Amino acid sequence: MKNYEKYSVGYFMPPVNEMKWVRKDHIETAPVWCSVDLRDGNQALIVPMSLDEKLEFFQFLVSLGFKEIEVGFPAASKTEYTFLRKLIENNLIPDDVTIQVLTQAREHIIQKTFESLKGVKKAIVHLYNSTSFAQRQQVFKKSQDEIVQIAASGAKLLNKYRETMPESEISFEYSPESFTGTEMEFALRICNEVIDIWKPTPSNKVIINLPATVSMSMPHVYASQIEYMNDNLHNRENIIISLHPHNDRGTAVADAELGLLAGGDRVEGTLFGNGERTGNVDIITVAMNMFAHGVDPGLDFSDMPSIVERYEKFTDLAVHPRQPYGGQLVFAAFSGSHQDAIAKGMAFHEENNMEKWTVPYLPIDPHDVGRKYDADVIRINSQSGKGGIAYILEQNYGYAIPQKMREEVGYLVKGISDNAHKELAAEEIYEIFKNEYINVFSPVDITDATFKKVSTYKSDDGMLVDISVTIDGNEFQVSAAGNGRLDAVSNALKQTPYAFDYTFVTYSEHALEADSNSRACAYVALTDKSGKLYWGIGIHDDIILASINALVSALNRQKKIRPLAD
Ligand SMILES: CC(=O)SCCNC(=O)CCNC(=O)[C@H](O)C(C)(C)COP(=O)(O)OP(=O)(O)OC[C@H]1O[C@@H](n2cnc3c(N)ncnc32)[C@H](O)[C@@H]1OP(=O)(O)O
Ligand SMILES: CC(C)C(=O)C(=O)O
Ligand SMILES: [Mg+2]
Repeated sequence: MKNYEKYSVGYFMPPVNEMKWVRKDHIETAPVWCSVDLRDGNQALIVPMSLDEKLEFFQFLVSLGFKEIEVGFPAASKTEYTFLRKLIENNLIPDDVTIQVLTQAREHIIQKTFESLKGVKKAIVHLYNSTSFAQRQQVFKKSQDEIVQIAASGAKLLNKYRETMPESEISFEYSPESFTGTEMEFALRICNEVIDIWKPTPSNKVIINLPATVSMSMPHVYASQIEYMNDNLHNRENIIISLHPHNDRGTAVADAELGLLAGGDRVEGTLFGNGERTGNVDIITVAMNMFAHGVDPGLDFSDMPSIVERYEKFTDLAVHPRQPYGGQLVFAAFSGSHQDAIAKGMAFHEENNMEKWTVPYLPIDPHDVGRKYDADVIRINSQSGKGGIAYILEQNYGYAIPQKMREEVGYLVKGISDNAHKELAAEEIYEIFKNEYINVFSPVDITDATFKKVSTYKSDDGMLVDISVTIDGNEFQVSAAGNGRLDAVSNALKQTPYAFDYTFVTYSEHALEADSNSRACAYVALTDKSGKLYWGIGIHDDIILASINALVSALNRQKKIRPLAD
């Protein structure tokens, strides 16, 4: 027998033929979110959180906007119990937040759970027992009737203990644990038995939580199971259907989303999907997926870098760099064509004042989760292209590199990244760019220049220049005329014994607003007889001197790449 032959589907399709959820294409309103980080998440940590960590995490969850938080399993340990007491006795639960506690259907555990809740204003008591075929057969070794009996007696005990706490607003939740491995008719029967005992009303609704305790099927099967329950639960208008998907098959988010289409009103999950085995559903992804469809999820994930940092500190788990919305690399574009499209898309959005976000390759605006375009989006390595590199230089340092120069700069920078086999930070890219092109004064350096304006009867734009220039360590004094200062300097340089061989191809300039003192930035491209281009950039407070610096830088680049004959 082959290894895979020992597996078969362990789930049960509901007895219906047509599924209505299929006809819906997106979630229109946010569900009620319940964080189970402090219970399901905490019970899956190598070292569960300490009391202080749980307290801090609780406040962190409140700050993100959670209104329902499962704070623990108070009968499980002293820390769990004391934590709950601390929350209640120190009045640490905001009025608009309801805490939830988990209990098995065993009297001493239920009793301890209610004891831990003394003095609470509002709470949800969450009762569970396993219902799946496998658990009935192997763990509990009980018939369906006997399993219903566990749930029913637990439900009755909850009624009994609630009566001892009239000062508190206690509501109930029931989970047929291992729901996805349960025959659907049986899951429905046991939930309805509990509902009939609790008798929900509009002012005291009951939560029926349908967990994919272990994810066993493709998401459409889970959705169909939810729809079946949604259509057949007793007293449906007073029931809140809750989804609790785990991620064994990597489909917890899909389970939650399709489950919401199928009638779910509430989602239990955790930040970044921490939880048993492969985890619970990642609430951040489900919520941000809604956000990306233009629906307010009612949770605040606008400062993702700090959320990641705090989560990692509390759980001692790392957020994967590719984790949707939260990972360090999820907006990063290293590859040239992606960078080019993003840079153009962003420019298009700015120029056209676009109301709706449609930038290619970025499903949401990284700013909406506290990420920065320069540090988090356009990242440079050997896969990058001219568009991305030009974007970095413009965004960070203010250089609007001429289109014709971009390709050369692109190949230069990515070549260095390729050789060094590493990503280049913006500062490193700028260093390369600066050393190659900006105010390069060696081996040619104009050390002095005196201009004299020449006016003739017909025109007054002639210029005479006397320059002192050092070339390869030799000093020359030369003079020339031109139709402007740059032209005069260029002509003077050609008078030196070096007989520079070039023609001007292009010139452009812009103000450099990198700091409060705006300086002039000039770009010059020269070409030699072979047609090869040499670029230089000049920076100066004075635009004319910036252009002369650009000329000298371009000459030096020509000399560096192709040394001139003396
Ligand atoms: C899918 C989930 O996440 S479910 C929640 C799981 N979380 C936890 O279990 C963490 C907290 N749990 C604990 O600290 C402990 O298990 C306690 C305190 C709740 C109970 O402790 P113990 O009684 O010492 O141990 P244990 O949980 O192994 O008890 C197993 C017994 O409970 C029964 N049982 C298990 N779950 C339930 C339930 N939900 N309702 C009723 N009985 C149950 C078992 O059948 C078994 O019965 P047996 O003694 O007749 O064989
Ligand atoms: C207690 C239940 C709801 C649970 O965590 C699960 O089934 O996964
Ligand atoms: Mg769970």
